[in-house]
Amino acid sequence: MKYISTRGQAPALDFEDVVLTGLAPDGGLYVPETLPEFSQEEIASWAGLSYEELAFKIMAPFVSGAVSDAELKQIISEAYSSFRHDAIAPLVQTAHNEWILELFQGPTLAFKDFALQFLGHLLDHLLKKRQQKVVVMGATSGDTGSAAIEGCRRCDNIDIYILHPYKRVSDVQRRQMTTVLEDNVHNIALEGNFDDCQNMVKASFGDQSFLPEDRQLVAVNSINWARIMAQIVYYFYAGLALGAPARPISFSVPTGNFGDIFAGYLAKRMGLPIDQLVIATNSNDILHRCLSGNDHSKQPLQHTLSPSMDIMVSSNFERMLFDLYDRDGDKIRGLMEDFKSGAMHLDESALSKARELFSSYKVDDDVMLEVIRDVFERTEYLLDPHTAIGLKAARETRRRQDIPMVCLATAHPAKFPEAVRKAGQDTDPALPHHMADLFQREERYEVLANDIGTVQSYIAKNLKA
Ligand SMILES: Cc1ncc(COP(=O)(O)O)c(C=O)c1O
Ligand SMILES: N[C@@H](CCOP(=O)(O)O)C(=O)O
Repeated sequence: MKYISTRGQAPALDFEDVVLTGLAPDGGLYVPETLPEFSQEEIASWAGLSYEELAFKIMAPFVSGAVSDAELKQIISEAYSSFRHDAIAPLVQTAHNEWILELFQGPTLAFKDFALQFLGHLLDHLLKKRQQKVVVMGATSGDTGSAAIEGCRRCDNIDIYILHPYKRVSDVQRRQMTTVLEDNVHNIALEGNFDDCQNMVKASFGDQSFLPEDRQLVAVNSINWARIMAQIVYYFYAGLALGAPARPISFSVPTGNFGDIFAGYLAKRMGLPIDQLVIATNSNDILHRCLSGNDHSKQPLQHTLSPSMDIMVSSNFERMLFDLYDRDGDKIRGLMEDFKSGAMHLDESALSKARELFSSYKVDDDVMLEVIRDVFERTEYLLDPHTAIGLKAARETRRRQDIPMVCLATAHPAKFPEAVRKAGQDTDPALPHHMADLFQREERYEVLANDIGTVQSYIAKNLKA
């Protein structure tokens, strides 16, 4: 399997090299040259497989021999051994034909663990084999950071640097990152917002001259293809549990960087009969504006009670555009140039294809709080703010009541006590046992100016691995 850039001007890479990089040299994102497709019979034969067994079936064609089958199985088994629920991704019913897919049973309580536990073990395996040291650089609006740190903290060949927006993540999210004191783990609180963090990471991939010659950057954000690949699995897992492929399934996905829902779109192309894919946004609604009114323009970033989705520049939308424009890299380069100056407009054909594939809906803080309150009153199930946005969007856009609607629960409510209290809870949701002393742990992080030179010299100076 080869991987090509969405901007059409970078050499194709194999799986191992695509995992050990981030952005393509032409600024694009890597995607598989062709997608594996599974027949309905094959998908039906997977009913009853464990999460780990299914993960192997789905990921093996992408890995295409870069690690042996036995090694891949071992990496998968290690990745999901840290989850707190035997089902790995359990389903909970909230209403008739409406389900919550709990993706927060991993060590850092967000869906990011699905891909980042896997990626951490995969990187460890590849780097040991190659006897190579790398620098991991990532941007986080709160959840990717801790999941990436948890995935990489024990890898001797990795120095990991995570940039989070200073004072813009919840206290739980910050402490999940900054209380990890291994000396290869470095937390930077950037005086800027998430988009600034993400821009800095992307720009650093373009010019890595700040690193010693024997080091290269590796991404842990969803620009890394392995992230997306691992996230495809839970769409199949939920689908099979609810009767696919004999029965179609719909999904609602709280969306920011478009990685999670892009994985859902790929699951559909690979053969899972998905009826609706709902893009649920908070007030940072660029994707909803694009779908509903062809307005893909940058607006000032708003700080909401669902901070992990406070994202304006949605990286993986570029991967989607690549398909909407029949994989024409020249077109994508043009669109991304337009967007750099403030806005891009999709042509009619691309827009109508996007509207066939996705529904979209925006939920502001007040409505989100009302949803948490209402669902708790009816069912005693406590949603996190991101999940509540997904549930509301599902209810507002749903076309068919007879098709199961699965709402992705992307985080545990204990990560967002402020929102939960505002929704009427008088006690904070309890952190799981392994995090019970989080607020007593020592913290370590560096506050840095929103300046790429400052950040890059901090990275170069502090390499440990
Ligand atoms: C809790 C939570 N929900 C939803 C999202 C949005 O997911 P994506 O960026 O893949 O669209 C994120 C961050 O990415 C998140 O941390
Ligand atoms: N919401 C994310 C933002 C980064 O997204 P990613 O999926 O590209 O890593 C976060 O919590 O950090």
